[in-house]
Amino acid sequence: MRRKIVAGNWKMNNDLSETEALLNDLIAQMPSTHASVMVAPTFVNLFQAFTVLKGHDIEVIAQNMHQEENGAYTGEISAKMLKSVGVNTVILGHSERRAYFGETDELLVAKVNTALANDLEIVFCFGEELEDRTSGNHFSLVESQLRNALFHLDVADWKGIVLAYEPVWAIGTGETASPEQAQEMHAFIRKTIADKFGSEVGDEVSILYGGSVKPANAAEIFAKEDVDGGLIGGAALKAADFIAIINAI
Ligand SMILES: O=C(CO)COP(=O)(O)O
Repeated sequence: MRRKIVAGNWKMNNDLSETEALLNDLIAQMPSTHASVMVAPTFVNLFQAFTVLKGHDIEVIAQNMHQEENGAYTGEISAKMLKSVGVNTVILGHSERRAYFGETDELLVAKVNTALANDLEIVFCFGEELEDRTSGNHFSLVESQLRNALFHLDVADWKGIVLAYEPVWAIGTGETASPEQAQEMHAFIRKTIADKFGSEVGDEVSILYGGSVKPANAAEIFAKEDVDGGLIGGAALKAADFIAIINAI
């Protein structure tokens, strides 16, 4: 059985007291669920997030990581630093990192390798821009993102990888892929992975959808066969919305 996951990517939101307040609200309202629930606060609040969530079934994950093990990289955060505060999972390849911080497929190969070498699990994000979809190029673009960043891996590496399909045109725009569009792409992604790494990897890999998921649309998206959960941005910043999305899985 593939793991179901609902993950909140808080992006550059919530200072320390807001982080504590949102986590305490989540604790207070947390339903019992078969899904793994994750939250990704900003780096500076990771340590405190673990403290607040101690004993609760919400995993704290990181939004990014530098590809080098250590060294003269002012302002950067290493895999080992994340591990040292308790992080076991890191988001890599988010479209905002690609668009605003110049992250390329080539750089992501290095980040993926460093994360796996440090026993970090990865939520690997990818997805097409609007112009790729309107020109009918979305499948080949997504295939190339997977091929360029992940096809060098071994079958065994896939135990530590979750995929997150996030069409760029649906992120923070209020525009959501229809459940049918999500299913069509997720099935394509699963087949792409199965063709390269075998059907066992294809069957087992969790594929999350991200892009304007909210309480009103989560259930119909999550109901699709190849959608194993969501990576939630804006709606993860309000406890009631995030809880409603967890309840939709
Ligand atoms: O980028 C996202 C999650 O990583 C999605 O963001 P929104 O849910 O705000 O569209």
